[in-house]
Amino acid sequence: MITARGLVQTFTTRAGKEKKEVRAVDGVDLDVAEGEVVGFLGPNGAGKTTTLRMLTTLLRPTSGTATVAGYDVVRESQQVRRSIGYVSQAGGVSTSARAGEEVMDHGMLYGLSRQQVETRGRELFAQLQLDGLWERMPKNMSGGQKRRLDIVMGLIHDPTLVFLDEPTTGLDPQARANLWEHIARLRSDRGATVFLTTHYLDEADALSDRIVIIDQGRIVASDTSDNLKAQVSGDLVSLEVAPDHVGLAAQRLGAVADAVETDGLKVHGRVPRAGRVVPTLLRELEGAGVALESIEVRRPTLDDVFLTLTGRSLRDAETETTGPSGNAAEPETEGASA
Ligand SMILES: Nc1ncnc2c1ncn2[C@@H]1O[C@H](COP(=O)(O)OP(=O)(O)OP(=O)(O)O)[C@@H](O)[C@H]1O
Repeated sequence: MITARGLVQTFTTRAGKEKKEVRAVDGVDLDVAEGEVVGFLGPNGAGKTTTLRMLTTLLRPTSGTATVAGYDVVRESQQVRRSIGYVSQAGGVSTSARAGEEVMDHGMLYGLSRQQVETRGRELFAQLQLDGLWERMPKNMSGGQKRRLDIVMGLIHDPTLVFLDEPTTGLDPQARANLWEHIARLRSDRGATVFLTTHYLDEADALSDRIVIIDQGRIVASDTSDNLKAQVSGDLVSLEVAPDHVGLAAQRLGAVADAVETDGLKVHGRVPRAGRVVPTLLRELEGAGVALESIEVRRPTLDDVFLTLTGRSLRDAETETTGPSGNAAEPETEGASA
């Protein structure tokens, strides 16, 4: 459904008088099969949206090639656009018209008749729990309702391939969980292929058959969540001990664990299989007279995967990219649009 080879996108940015070239996407290869749900995960500024904009024909690649739904993104951009649904990060809904009118206009742009759009639009409103909101102005909807309306717009022409750019950013936990259900149903009920970007680890984990991780414009991993986690060396064991016992606890943990670190009264280390190691460790600690306040065992997370692959945690990577103010470099040029 999606194939990309060596996709590159460079932008020119200006900081004061100085011009700087940003290689936002730096040689991306991708293969997404029909019916797959792929989570495209990476910190802020990693190149997720830029990749998505190239795949959806909104941005012409600086170099490299891509086919989407069997069509070349540069030479056959119209066919690509007709074959896909795209829900952008900002959402495509204007605030001045009623929700139903927006949907009608949008569907008719795809060449559907008024009757076809209305039937399909109302069906999607019911499926996405927007019943009764056809006449409502989007500005008077909740964040979750607005985001679901964006998704209606992306699905109005019944695409079999759907691109979602950070579908749940800014939503409260309940609205996120609700949207996750709808996204999961795109595949289970409609057999759609879904390519979604996110910087939420739990979202990538919950929704995706396969996770592709991008960092600084390059793909650093692509596999199922379980396989990625299996690459991380072991479960994290964290001990909290009385003030005088930190050194002793670190020594005992060090006998069975790798990468032992202390942090205040806490001692952390990685063990291959916590279930096997922890009972013995507890006996050892007791035997050594260590006053244990708490013990916590955590299975590897996708953040551990990112850390293992890049040497940085996702959160640190985000701070690096966006700086303390949270603003990325001021964009100047847009690259040539297709
Ligand atoms: N139009 C533009 N002009 C200049 N630089 C840009 C432009 N668009 C993106 N960039 C830069 O390219 C890099 C990748 O940005 P992109 O938006 O693709 O990242 P992202 O992974 O989608 O991030 P986020 O999670 O914050 O949306 C960043 O350094 C960004 O500042």
